[in-house]
Amino acid sequence: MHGLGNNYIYVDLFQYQMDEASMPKIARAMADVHKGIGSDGMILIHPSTKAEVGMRIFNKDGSEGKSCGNGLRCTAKYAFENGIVTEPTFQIETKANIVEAEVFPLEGSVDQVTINMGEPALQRTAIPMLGDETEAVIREDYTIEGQLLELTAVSMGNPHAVFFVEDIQDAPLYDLGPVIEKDTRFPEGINVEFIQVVSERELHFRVWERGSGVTQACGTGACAAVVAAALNGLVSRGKDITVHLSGGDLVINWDENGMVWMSGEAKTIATGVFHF
Ligand SMILES: N[C@@H](CCC[C@H](N)C(=O)O)C(=O)O
Repeated sequence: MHGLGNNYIYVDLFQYQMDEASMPKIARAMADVHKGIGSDGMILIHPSTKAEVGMRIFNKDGSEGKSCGNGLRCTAKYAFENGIVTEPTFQIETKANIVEAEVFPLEGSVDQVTINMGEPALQRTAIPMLGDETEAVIREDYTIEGQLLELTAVSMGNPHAVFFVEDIQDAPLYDLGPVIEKDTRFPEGINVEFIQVVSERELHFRVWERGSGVTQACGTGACAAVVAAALNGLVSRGKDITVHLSGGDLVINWDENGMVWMSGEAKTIATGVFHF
């Protein structure tokens, strides 16, 4: 399935089993475009004792992430269409938190999903990012490869480094993305987003994802971008903000109660058997 071109191979662990030790290897094999299927990684949809459904995400390099916005919308679609849940609102457990999903079925099939992603974490230690201060990292001077940038850091259950640029076309995605991802100031690595503010209600977005590189979209990244833009006074809380990603649009709203809402598409590409 994919959400705005952020594509994962989903494995239904309500039906099948996969041993823990093989998960990173299988994720890498599936993601391989030449000898596998080709994807941004693998997502496991599994039974949970805390929610109706559980979700785990493995990046292209086999590393495990704690959350995935596009993956959550696709997991919600799959769970509803396959009878794992029967109500249109339900909870999904991730390694980061438990989120609320709402699907909008049309004759049994789901194209649009809204997720309440919960509250962002802003403290430096929650990102995590090294440094003495415990406060939020908002427009902090950040030097990398001799370039001085301004960093806003947001955790949406997974870590995001957000940088505002004048023109999204000139964002140093391929030059700085991989270097920032592995910067030792981020002990768990980081997802890197470049954002151009179009207006108070619209952002352009490009991402270098931890463990996967450039992808067409990142749901948690789009949430982090809107939170970062609000923290910098560039957009308002409680308003729908349209984020234009390479693969399409998401609507994100950081509400007055602190919750981040994400709405967008979820699509099936194919179903089948993977030979490993
Ligand atoms: N594409 C995702 C995020 C996937 C995990 C991320 N690369 C990480 O390691 O934190 C999304 O849609 O949020």
